[in-house]
Amino acid sequence: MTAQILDGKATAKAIKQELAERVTRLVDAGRPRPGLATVLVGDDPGSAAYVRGKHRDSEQIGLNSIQKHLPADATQEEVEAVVDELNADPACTGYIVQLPLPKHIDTDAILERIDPAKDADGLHPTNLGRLVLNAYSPIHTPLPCTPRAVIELLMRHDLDLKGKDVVVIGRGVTVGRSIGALMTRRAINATVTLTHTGTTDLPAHLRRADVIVAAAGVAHLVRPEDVKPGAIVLDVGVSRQEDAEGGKAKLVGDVDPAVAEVASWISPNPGGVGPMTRALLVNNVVEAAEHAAGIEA
Ligand SMILES: Nc1nc2c(c(=O)[nH]1)N[C@@H](CN(C=O)c1ccc(C(=O)N[C@@H](CCC(=O)O)C(=O)O)cc1)CN2
Repeated sequence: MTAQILDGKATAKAIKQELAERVTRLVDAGRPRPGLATVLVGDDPGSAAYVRGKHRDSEQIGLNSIQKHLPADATQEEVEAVVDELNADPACTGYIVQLPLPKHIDTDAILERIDPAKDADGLHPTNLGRLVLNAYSPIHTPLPCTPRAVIELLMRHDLDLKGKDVVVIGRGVTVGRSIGALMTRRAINATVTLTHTGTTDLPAHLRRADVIVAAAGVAHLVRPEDVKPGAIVLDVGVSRQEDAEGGKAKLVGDVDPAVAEVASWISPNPGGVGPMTRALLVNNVVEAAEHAAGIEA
């Protein structure tokens, strides 16, 4: 068996075309043009590339872009001051603080300081709390982008999660912590197991999974012998492998490429969940602007 491809690049392009039309409708209705802001602390090349991608998407769909860049040695107070500034800025509809932050910064305190109504990542405790509380009837809450990206990527390939056994690898805040709350909503109805570095027998969990969401950041952690034939595999995690000869570092996903010979569907990495995460981020900003305008999509 050779797996079919969950094409995140093409799907994200289609979502962004729909979003561009929604932005045009808002502006034509006399509403202010929505704006996405990003806060980047430090010069990590990976984070800087992700932030550039977010602004590219933002411009493509017609959003205004606001970029805040602080040095790696910025203090907690300096980062908080930028957060306060964006909370008060009417040109900023939604924003994200790019993670990870430098080690000396208290990330939880920064995420908690974001105005929940402007939390484009859906990572503020109020929004995560609403996600958990609101299990049966969705209210307007920004949802975390990567978990939503995974679900949207499956839905747009007509893959239903109802009754499926989903095994998620990784308990990080951007994916693992919230994906179970989303996938176990009645409208989706999956059964989710969250595994992590403390899980005693990861291969045993993987071997019985209908769907694997690999978000550990460990290169080629998911091996073909641990995947049930016909399973759906989403490769979310990424590691950078330095080139031994000093060339450009290579991006490596959590899934061994040979898994494509066992799975029924697989998301490539790059080109899978990453572009979808960015599309769902700008989607959150458009939804926030529509909500403010009294329009529900
Ligand atoms: N505030 C946040 N920080 C981080 C998040 C997040 O959702 N919010 N997730 C990750 C990084 N991330 C978004 O910020 C992200 C990762 C990957 C991609 C992406 O499009 N990847 C491309 C490849 C890009 C490349 O070549 O470098 C792909 O998969 O095709 C977008 C966003 C951690 N931080």
